[in-house]
Amino acid sequence: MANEANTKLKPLKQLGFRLNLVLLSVLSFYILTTGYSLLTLREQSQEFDALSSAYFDRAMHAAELSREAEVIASDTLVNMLNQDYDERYIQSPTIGLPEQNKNNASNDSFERSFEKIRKQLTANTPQEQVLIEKIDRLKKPYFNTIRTLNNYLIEKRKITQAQRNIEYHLLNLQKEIYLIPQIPEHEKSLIDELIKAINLSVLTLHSTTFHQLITQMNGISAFISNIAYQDNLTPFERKNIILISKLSQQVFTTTLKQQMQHSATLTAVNTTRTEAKKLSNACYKLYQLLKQSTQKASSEHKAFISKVMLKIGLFSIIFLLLTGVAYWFIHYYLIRRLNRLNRVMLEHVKGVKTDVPQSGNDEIAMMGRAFSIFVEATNKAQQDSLEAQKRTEEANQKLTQLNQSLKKLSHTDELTQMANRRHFFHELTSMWQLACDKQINMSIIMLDLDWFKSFNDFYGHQAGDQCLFQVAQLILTEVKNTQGIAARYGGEEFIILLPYFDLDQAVLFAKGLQDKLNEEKIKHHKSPQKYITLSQGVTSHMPKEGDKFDHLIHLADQALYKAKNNGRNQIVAQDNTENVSLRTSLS
Ligand SMILES: Nc1nc2c(ncn2[C@@H]2O[C@H](COP(=O)(O)OP(=O)(O)OP(=O)(O)O)[C@@H](O)[C@H]2O)c(=O)[nH]1
Repeated sequence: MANEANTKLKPLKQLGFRLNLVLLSVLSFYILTTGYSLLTLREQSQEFDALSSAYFDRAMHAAELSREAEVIASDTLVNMLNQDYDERYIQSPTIGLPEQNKNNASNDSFERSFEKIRKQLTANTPQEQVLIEKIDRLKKPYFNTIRTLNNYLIEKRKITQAQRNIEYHLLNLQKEIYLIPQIPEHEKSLIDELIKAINLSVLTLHSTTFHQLITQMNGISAFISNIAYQDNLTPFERKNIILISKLSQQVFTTTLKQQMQHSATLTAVNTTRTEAKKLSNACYKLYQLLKQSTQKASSEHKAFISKVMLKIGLFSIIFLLLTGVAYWFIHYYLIRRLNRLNRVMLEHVKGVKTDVPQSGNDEIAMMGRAFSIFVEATNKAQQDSLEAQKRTEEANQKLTQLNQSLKKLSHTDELTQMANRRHFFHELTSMWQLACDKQINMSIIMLDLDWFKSFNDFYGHQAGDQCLFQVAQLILTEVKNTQGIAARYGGEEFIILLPYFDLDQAVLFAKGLQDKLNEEKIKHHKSPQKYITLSQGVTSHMPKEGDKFDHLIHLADQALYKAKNNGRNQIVAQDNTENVSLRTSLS
């Protein structure tokens, strides 16, 4: 049970499971760390995007400044062109002066808009500081020129307004002249001259060059002179001539003023354009600088992110590869081999002799070798134990045999190989008790070789021994078929116990024995019969409880004694009353 408990480990206690758990923990920690790194990188990237956006905004503000400078200049020019358009195509004298306020308001709005964007720009580098200072330096003259230009445009508009008033008066005068009902024939040429002078004055108002102005003014003067020096002028005509003359003077001064103002305005426009270009260039340079630093920072950040991502990717691949190699190594070199060693150990425990893995020089190989030595020692011990067991069994067997032979020896007479006297009495004791219990006849025959001393003397002691053995074998052969026992009683004397034999049967048995001996014809030169003979004392008794077998032996001994005394070679039977009932002589 204990072995089974040890062999069936719970998953949590298995080394492989634990190692997998450790590797899984390492892998999870790595994933968490990498995830956290990527998250941090993403946050940094987002922060940088915000920063980059701020940079970009600054660049855009710089661009806006540049654009604003250009737009303001353009708008100013548009204003001027609009004004020219009004002057050329809108002849209404009702266009008034509120335009001045409109232009100033527009100018202030431009400046405010520019300043608003400018304030959003702060310098982060000395280079940027230089450019921003330059912008600040340039913006003042720029807006001053804008203001000057606006003032010129306002002034020009005023002059234009004056020109339109003059033109209006001239055209009214022309209308009045055309409305004169009946012009006398001699005055028609005069009226024509007046009309021409008026038309030329109106035309002069639109002259664009000084030369054109002078030429046209000379023409007007010529017309007026032609009319003024005529004698027959009516008061109406004189009044109109004076009026035309006055208006033509106004035409000259106003148009001259207009041309000069126009020239100043053009100069101001050029100055504005120049200042606008300077400011715009400075703003554009700042824009390019900011854009470059934004792009540079952005590309550097992107490169940094890519580099970090690449490093994380490479690190991840290397880490995963190393983890895989570590897993394989642990599994192949540790778990697999430990499992195999464990399996082999279990098989050995179950008695299956499989080869113990011992290859390598590491701890597991040493464990394998140690286990192999242990297995060899165990096998040797088992073998020794088996051999010892075998030897013990053999020794036991021998001991048993020895005991048996000792027992046999202790029971057997060495010379005759028949039961000895001690064994005979042991057997007699148990048989006697049985005979007492079951009322069985017990007969005893005591036998003694006749004239044996003289046999020894004549044939030698060795021959005497041989003779004793021969007679003993004969007795044993005869007793074998009975349930009795024969023993050497001492010297040349034997005793036979015959259970179930009554006296007659015992005598008969003794007679048969005597016959067999006679048939043997063992020579005895010193015996009267010339052969070995036996004297036998036979007795029999059915014992009762309390009877002793000693008495029966004593009776048999008495009977034998009597047989000897009666001449030997005979059987004497005697019952337990000690009366001799039979004597048999076989001489
Ligand atoms: N060879 C041999 N002789 C034995 C042995 N035991 C006893 N004897 C001899 O047996 C003889 C017995 O002699 P005795 O008692 O005088 O008897 P006997 O000569 O047979 O005369 P009876 O018995 O009267 O006829 C002795 O000489 C013993 O030495 C034995 O084991 N071997």
